[in-house]
Amino acid sequence: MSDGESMDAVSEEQAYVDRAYSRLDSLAAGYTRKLAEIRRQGGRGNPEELFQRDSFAADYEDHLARLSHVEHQLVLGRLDTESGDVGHIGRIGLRDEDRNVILLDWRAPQAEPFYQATALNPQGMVRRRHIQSRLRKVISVEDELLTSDTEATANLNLTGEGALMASLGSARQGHMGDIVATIQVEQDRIIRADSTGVLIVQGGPGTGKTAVALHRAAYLLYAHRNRLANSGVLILGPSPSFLSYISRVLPSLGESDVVSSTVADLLPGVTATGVDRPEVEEIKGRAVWVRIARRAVDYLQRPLTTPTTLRINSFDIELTPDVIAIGHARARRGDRPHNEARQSYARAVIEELVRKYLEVSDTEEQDWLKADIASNEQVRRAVNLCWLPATPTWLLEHLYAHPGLLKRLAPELSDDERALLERPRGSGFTEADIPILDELAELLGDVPAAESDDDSLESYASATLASMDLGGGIVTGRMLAERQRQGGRRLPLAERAAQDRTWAYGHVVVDEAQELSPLAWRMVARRVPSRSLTIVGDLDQRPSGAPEGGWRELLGPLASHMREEVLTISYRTPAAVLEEAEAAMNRRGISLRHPVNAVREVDRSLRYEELDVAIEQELAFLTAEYGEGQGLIAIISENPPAIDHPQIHTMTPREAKGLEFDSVIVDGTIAEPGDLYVAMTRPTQHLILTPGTEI
Ligand SMILES: Nc1ncnc2c1ncn2[C@@H]1O[C@H](COP(=O)(O)OP(=O)(O)OP(=O)(O)O)[C@@H](O)[C@H]1O
Repeated sequence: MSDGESMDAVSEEQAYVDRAYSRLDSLAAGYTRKLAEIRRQGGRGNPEELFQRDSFAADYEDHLARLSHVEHQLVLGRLDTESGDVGHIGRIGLRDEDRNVILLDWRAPQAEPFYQATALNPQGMVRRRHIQSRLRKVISVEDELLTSDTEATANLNLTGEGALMASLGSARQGHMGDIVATIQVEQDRIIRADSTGVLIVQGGPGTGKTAVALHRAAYLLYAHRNRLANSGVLILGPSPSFLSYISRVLPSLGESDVVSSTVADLLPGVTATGVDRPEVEEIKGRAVWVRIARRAVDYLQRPLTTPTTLRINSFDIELTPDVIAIGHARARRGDRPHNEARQSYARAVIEELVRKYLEVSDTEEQDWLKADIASNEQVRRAVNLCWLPATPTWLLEHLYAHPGLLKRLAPELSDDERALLERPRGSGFTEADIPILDELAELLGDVPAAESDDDSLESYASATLASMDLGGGIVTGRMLAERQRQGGRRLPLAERAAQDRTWAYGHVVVDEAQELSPLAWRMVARRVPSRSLTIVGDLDQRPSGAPEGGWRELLGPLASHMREEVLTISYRTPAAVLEEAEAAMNRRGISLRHPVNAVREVDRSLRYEELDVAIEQELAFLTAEYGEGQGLIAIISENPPAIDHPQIHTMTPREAKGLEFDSVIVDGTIAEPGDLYVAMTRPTQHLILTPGTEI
């Protein structure tokens, strides 16, 4: 385009962009008006009317929030078809008062050519135009002709290259931005892929895996709105800081009703307060815990070895091993979790005791007798000793605090490994404990509501355990009680799902998936019975390197549903930095399983400097490049220094996972090769190594 043509195109698009914003404003004004009307009516009316008004108000608020989130770059571009039709693509779909389309939602099937059409496969299009705007002002347009005589831009086949490069070269803000204006062909294919089964997206550093995963979530919410509106989407990330880093992407795509969590926060009611050493983490992540957990629950179901005499209403009644055996057999019928099956067990034992009671007494009245026996303190204690109600947290703490018991229940672990697990009660849980607790929760089930509401269970259990010399009290179904307390309130789906361990999500996205242990994968799989998952990660970024058997080996049972896509172009990391990161891995005897090609060369992107000098130079570079106070520097080190500066973040390689910065300084040698690879590939501009840093 000549300058004149470009100016014409800019003003032409400005007129269109103005029209789209004006419609956005009038929709927002409509919702604001309706909301004000509802609020004016206040608390008048019957409960039904109040509830209805509440729901409408919540809906209007959601709409308003959604409209405000899509304010930035509302219009993404336009497509011109062979037949002369023009369609504009937007962050959301918009229609005017007469239902005429102003903007096509980027996820609509008709918008696909905006991302997929190429000169070789124009899909009926003759031109694609990227529109870049700041606030509501169009600043440039970029046209790509899609006629068969157009040359492909470069060997990487980029679309909207100018807009893409501008976006990649801009200052990092500490929050990930969306890529909806410049999604590339290989990424779009993944975003729109079929929702069924387990889709693995393997991609090296900076290939856009996180971006793609989030855009896919938005796409699926659009394409399967009905199904997912009732079941929800869960996004799993490696750390709270990562979740905060990505938190703005989905709202900017008009979607916010999504649950995001780390594995550590996935079990409602339990908070992981500690972090294990890597060797302990590895032990706790092993699949063998499936068996250990089973045995731990079996340990709560004990046979009675010798008869015991119970004093009931001045009669001595003998509780014999066969009565307990009858109760056990009854409870094991059906495949119910331990705490739920316990009711059948207890009922059967009480029935047997009633029978024995009737033999020695001349009582005819049976109705009260059952209740009488069931509430007898001695009976309760004796009965429960042979089928002890328990919560997952109590049981795991108990296991860790009793080395002899752990040895009996976990013979697969060596003495040294078990010693690493020992700790006293009350030590708190770590992230690696969560999947074990989830495994136990699955086997134990909830403590039935009737009992969890009953304070006496808690005191009873403490007494029972004290009599067994097992230590502290038991936590009753607190989670359940909490949930019940909230029952009266109308909670949004995402909140309801997040609070429910047994919630079945419609789709689950797992990011940095190479990090999950075999046991964590089981925990994830339980949350998505439909097996509709998008799993993104990079095997080369695992601390200890890629496993021999690849993703199949990591995923365990989920692997039977998997298909794999590979992303090969790194958008983030400059070419020289990527080459050096690969060479560093080679020097440590590791050849990358999935090397990538960089789209960008950046001047002086790799240097050695003293830390102080590097900080000074990079701050000056950021100011010159983006303006005062703009851009971010990360100092990545096994022992990160404390530096108080708004543009400087310091962190360990593990904490740096998934994040990116304009400049990265790696300070000091990093032990694990995968961690080094992560650290070196974080910058969009410069990587600086301090002199003592061996790579
Ligand atoms: N099509 C695109 N248009 C604009 N920016 C893009 C595009 N694809 C990726 N990016 C940008 O490249 C950077 C890297 O993306 P992302 O963090 O998703 O990569 P990743 O594969 O998850 O990286 P890593 O595994 O190293 O964490 C981000 O800043 C992202 O916005």
